[in-house]
Amino acid sequence: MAAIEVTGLRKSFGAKTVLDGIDLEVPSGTIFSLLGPNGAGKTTTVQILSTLVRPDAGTVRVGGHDLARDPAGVRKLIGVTGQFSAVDSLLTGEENLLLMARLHHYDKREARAVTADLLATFDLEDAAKRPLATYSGGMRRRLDLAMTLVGRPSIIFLDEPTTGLDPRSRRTMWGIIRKLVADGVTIFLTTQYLDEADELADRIAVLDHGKLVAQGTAAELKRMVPGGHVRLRFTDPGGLDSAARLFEDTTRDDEALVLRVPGDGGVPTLRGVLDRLDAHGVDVAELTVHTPDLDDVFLALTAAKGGA
Ligand SMILES: Nc1ncnc2c1ncn2[C@@H]1O[C@H](COP(=O)(O)OP(=O)(O)OP(=O)(O)O)[C@@H](O)[C@H]1O
Repeated sequence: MAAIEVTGLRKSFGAKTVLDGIDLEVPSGTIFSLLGPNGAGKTTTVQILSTLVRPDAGTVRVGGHDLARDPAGVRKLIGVTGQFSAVDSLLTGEENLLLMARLHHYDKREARAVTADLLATFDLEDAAKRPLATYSGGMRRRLDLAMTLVGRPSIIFLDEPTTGLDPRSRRTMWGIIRKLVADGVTIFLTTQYLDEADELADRIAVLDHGKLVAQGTAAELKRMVPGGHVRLRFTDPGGLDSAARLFEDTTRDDEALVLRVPGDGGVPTLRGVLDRLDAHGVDVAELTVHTPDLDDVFLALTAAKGGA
């Protein structure tokens, strides 16, 4: 079953069209990542899907509920993080969670149980009795997500969950996100980190100038752009010249004595390249393989038309 289904979604602010007909589908229990340059409309999309902003046109179903006809039904199923307004800096982490639990109508005993459980899950037990004002960025983000989970959402919108976190905190957050999905939760993630989408997302969509310019798995998107090559570096210009005559469609950098041979970087390709160089007595100083990454995809799909 699809957790999120969007057809023909449009939104303008005044004369500015932000979303110009978006179609997407997110299967239950998967991670979907929306990528796009600054101003592409990612936050607007999340705000629409989470009932905070009304679309101009299009149909949206979240957890089977029609967004226009049953926004309350949608709100019951979802959690949205990235809104630090939900937490009070003067209260401790534990007090914030207890407050949230009471807002969700847990009785006192249940509220204590769910709070203890979340503090343990998010590794916040030591910090539980400290005011939030003393928390690091990583701890705040963990608490923010813990607060969202109090309501047991089955679909969670994560708007840039790891922006500004150090590498270790990012990995901790990734682990938590993966565990949620393993437990059946659906995640709609926006991120400006392509490696994050690569690492986490089952499917990725690239938003640019109000349209989805590509959708697929990370591997599918990477196949859409050329850029895989074997990079050969030589010790002298003669070597570079000789090698350049042996292969087709190469690009060269005379200053760096580098030749790029298009190819997928697989073992047969590499063996073929080396055998050919050997057969012609050309020595190579260094060989590296470059496979396209999501950065290449992102730049190829969004850069040509200029930023927003
Ligand atoms: N309430 C509003 N009124 C007018 N324009 C708006 C409003 N909200 C968003 N916009 C405009 O819509 C465009 C998309 O904004 P949005 O915040 O959705 O982009 P984004 O992809 O999340 O960008 P970023 O990565 O910078 O957060 C921007 O040009 C923004 O200025």
